[in-house]
Amino acid sequence: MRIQVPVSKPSDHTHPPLTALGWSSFFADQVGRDETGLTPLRIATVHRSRLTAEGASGPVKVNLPAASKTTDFAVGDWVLSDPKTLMFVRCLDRRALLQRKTEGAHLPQLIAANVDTLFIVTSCNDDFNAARLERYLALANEAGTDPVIVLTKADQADDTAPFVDQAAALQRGLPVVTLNAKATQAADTLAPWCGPGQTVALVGSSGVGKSTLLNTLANKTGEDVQATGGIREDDAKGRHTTTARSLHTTQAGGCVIDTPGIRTLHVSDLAVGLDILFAEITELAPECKFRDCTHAHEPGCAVQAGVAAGDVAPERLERWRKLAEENRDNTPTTTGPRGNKKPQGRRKRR
Ligand SMILES: Nc1nc2c(ncn2[C@@H]2O[C@H](COP(=O)(O)OP(=O)(O)OP(=O)(O)O)[C@@H](O)[C@H]2O)c(=O)[nH]1
Ligand SMILES: [Zn+2]
Repeated sequence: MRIQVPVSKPSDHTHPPLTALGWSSFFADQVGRDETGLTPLRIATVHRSRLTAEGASGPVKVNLPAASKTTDFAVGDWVLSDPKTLMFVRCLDRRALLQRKTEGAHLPQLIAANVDTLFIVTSCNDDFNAARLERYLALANEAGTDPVIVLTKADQADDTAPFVDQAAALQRGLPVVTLNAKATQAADTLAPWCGPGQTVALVGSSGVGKSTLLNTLANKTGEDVQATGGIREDDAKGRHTTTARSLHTTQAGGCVIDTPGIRTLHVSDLAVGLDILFAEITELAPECKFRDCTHAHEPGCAVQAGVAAGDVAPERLERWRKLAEENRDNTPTTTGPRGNKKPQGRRKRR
């Protein structure tokens, strides 16, 4: 969508109230007594040299001091600004932050902030990949955002049940829905997470229907519509039509953030993210004989015993191992309370 950026702020009362943009006591409580005259704005798009935001008076361009970098901001951030000049004053603390490290980059890329629910979108076709979905789940868990698996293109599948079963097995208590992103009923299916003041974000590969869903949720038509692209018939891969993140208000009185398709999601700096994702392994690990058990070949391994007993799926253990190793390799030793150094010798628990 092209966000219209008026030079002066219109005082059109058809614009959504701040609460529909996700404003809550969590943010209001951060506003100091000397800051009550400032204007709260929610960041809608982040460009290289430009930020746009939604506020009580509609969409605006945020003015940044020369020293500020737009890369410090995430779509979904709440900022305080000068009411006259719309000059940025400060960013409010985030309730949740989705972020990822990209290859070669020093600092993480900020995907979206203050997101209540992460819609992890995949399709009932060859796009479905358990290992990739687990990466997104780890990201959501770590950020403190509730994940939901959204299976699109249900209208094109003979049987959606195998997709639903596989998705539900990825994490305990994980909600899974199937829908046709192009149908208006999709908004009803997703309504439990899209109520007034709620913020959802859409992630997934290119071509799974994120922009289509956004258009359905925000009921976008004509000029406003988010561009969607076809997919290649042979491998269901999309064409990376969406190139930037953006925040939009929904019909139901909340917000939705669209993100470009991610080619490869590498993991790093995960702690609880993996523990929640692989709860069946996390729960057994304290019973292992060695505290730093890799659950591969050690004697007295409770996780291997779990595999033998049929309580842990061997392919889950294998994927846990891969993700845990990647996470260790990508996480600097200085992060985290105990650092990330590989232990020198084997420490016995008892
Ligand atoms: N039949 C059917 N087609 C769908 C569905 N969801 C998406 N499509 C089609 O799939 C194609 C890709 O959809 P997009 O919404 O552009 O996918 P995207 O995830 O936004 O892709 P990027 O912008 O590249 O990240 C479009 O032609 C959509 O019309 C669905 O549930 N059913
Ligand atoms: Zn073990």
